[in-house]
Amino acid sequence: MAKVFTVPEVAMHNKKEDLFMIIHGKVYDCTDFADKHPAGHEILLEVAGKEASEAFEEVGHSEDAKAMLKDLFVGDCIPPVSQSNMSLKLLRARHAPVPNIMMKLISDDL
Ligand code: HEM
Repeated sequence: MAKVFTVPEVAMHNKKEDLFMIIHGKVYDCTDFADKHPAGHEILLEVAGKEASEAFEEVGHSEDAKAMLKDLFVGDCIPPVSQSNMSLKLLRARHAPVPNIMMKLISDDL
């Protein structure tokens, strides 16, 4: 199963020597790729540790660029706390047990 990251966890990887980003809910480790990025590593640093879907799409990256993502994938990102709390309310409304991952999110938020 893919590793699951929270947004604050990804945010810690915000340096050239430790560079993650989130694109469409997936987390990519671009540390080694940064120096190979055709437009340079500086531009990747701007979105290091952050949500980068819009930046990635705006460039109009080629299919080759999109295919490269597969090798950089390290896990899935669960939504920011506000959205998760909404999901939690929905779960409670259905009397479903709260999954452990949600409990972790809530305790992280305290
Ligand atoms: C892991 C994610 C990324 C991969 C694998 C990737 C890959 C590539 C590749 C292969 C190219 C060459 C052109 C192409 O094939 O489309 C490229 C160009 C470029 N990328 Fe990325 N890229 C990534 C993320 C980003 C992000 C987040 C930004 C912006 C913040 C960005 C900005 C650019 C720019 C400005 C170019 C030059 C476009 C041009 O010359 O027309 N890239 N990238």
